[in-house]
Amino acid sequence: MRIGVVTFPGSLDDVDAARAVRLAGAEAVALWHADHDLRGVDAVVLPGGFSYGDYLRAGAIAARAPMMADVVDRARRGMPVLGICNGFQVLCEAGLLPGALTRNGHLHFRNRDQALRVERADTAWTNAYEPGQEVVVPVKNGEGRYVAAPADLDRLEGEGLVAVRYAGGNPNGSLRDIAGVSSADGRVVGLMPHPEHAVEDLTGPSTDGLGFFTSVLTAVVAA
Ligand SMILES: NC(=O)CC[C@H](N)C(=O)O
Repeated sequence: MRIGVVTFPGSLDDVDAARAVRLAGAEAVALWHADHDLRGVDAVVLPGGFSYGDYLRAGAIAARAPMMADVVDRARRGMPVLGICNGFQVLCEAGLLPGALTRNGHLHFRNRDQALRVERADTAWTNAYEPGQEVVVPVKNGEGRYVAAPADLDRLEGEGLVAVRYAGGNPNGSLRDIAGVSSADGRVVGLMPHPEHAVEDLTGPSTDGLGFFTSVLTAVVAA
């Protein structure tokens, strides 16, 4: 299994994402934002960070990188894509996921270990969990407040597209405590928390995040 990790100018967590991919038992393949070559990967992770310095809006410029044209095309044909934090912002800006990430309601950058509840456990990136399972992974962002029109929020809830929800407190004012959403087919998932920072006892608050990366191994095999 080969999982690509895209690096944009300003990406911060691409190396940790690659490490999480390897710990999950897959090969991590470095992908460059300016290329069009997906190098035969089976899935893609868009990592956290500050792509293009968050200018215009976080993820807005990265969403228009040459590599994203290929990621969007393959995602629309079923390739699993996980967007983590800045990667989630890129996915929303690229139109692969609904809604938008806006400035945290309190206008501060928030960095803490965060309890989450896995709401949908049948996506390509969450099937290693049980529905309703609670995990703890770091959250760290300045534009993490998830928003969408009320009708869209109702649709997300009604169609089970809220993948992960904040539990035990909302770090940024996200509407309905939404921490992550899924595409209708469950193949594209974006979340603001950082599971790649919770894959080893030595370096994280837990190993709860590893399941996001092991999940995709079964999703691709099953496809
Ligand atoms: N940790 C991150 O990926 C941060 C994402 C984005 N730069 C923000 O501050 O919201």
